[in-house]
Amino acid sequence: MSHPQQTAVPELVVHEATVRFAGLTALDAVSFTVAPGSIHALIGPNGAGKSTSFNVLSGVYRVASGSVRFGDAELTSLPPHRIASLGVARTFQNIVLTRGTVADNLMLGRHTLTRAGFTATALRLPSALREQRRHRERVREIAEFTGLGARFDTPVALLPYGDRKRVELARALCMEPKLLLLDEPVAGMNTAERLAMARTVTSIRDALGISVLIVEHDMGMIMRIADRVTVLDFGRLISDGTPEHVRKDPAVVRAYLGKES
Ligand SMILES: Nc1ncnc2c1ncn2[C@@H]1O[C@H](COP(=O)(O)OP(=O)(O)OP(=O)(O)O)[C@@H](O)[C@H]1O
Repeated sequence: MSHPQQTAVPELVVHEATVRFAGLTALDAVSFTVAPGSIHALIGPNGAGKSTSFNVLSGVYRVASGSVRFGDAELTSLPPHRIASLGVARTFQNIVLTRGTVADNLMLGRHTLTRAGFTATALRLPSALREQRRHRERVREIAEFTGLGARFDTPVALLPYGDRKRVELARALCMEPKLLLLDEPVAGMNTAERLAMARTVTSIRDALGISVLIVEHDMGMIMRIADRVTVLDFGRLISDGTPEHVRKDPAVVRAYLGKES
């Protein structure tokens, strides 16, 4: 599967981002750069600031200081829907699916890309129907790509857990993102499901050329698939580099030995 948009994937540059909650510094001047078309992992023990980072990147939390640039755009002052329309899509730790089939849920992911208005679609105007058909074809392609082809018309409520996690991912891909934020994509999965998800994430980078920023506690998976790893602890960046570099970094070993993640 290829990416329909030929526009370049920009760099994501987080510069000295700081987030405070009533006396607690959840992110303390954190800086890192996600290179275009790379798999970049954000790891760290519980409470390190990983979810806070995702919430900053997707516009849910505001920084007290610092900046987040995605190409020419400064994201820190934008609301979530504007950030999404710039090509930043996210999945959630806990599955957020509606009722309906896999196809229905994936079509929701096309929402930001749908040009035909509600009235045109409701009136079944030919242009609106053509656009619907095009979206449905692309959505089917994404379902095949993410291993959900055979489940396309299955109600999500009937899917096993691993497939529901895939629907989350596929729905984010339906937004045709340039940067995909994956929040714990293999949490709760069995070994076979984890391996399959790792292959899917790698193929997203390789086939679509988009950037993937991934928060995940499964260290084995991260070390296998990430091009670069940023490690947070108590809101501070303690290491940043290749998987081999951070694995051997004494600061990382200390952070993980100190507590159970
Ligand atoms: N909305 C909030 N209000 C107050 N404190 C918050 C809020 N969100 C996060 N925090 C605090 O900020 C710190 C960082 O939390 P965060 O959820 O980002 O960590 P995490 O690395 O994602 O942890 P986990 O691996 O457990 O999900 C924690 O001390 C947390 O309690």
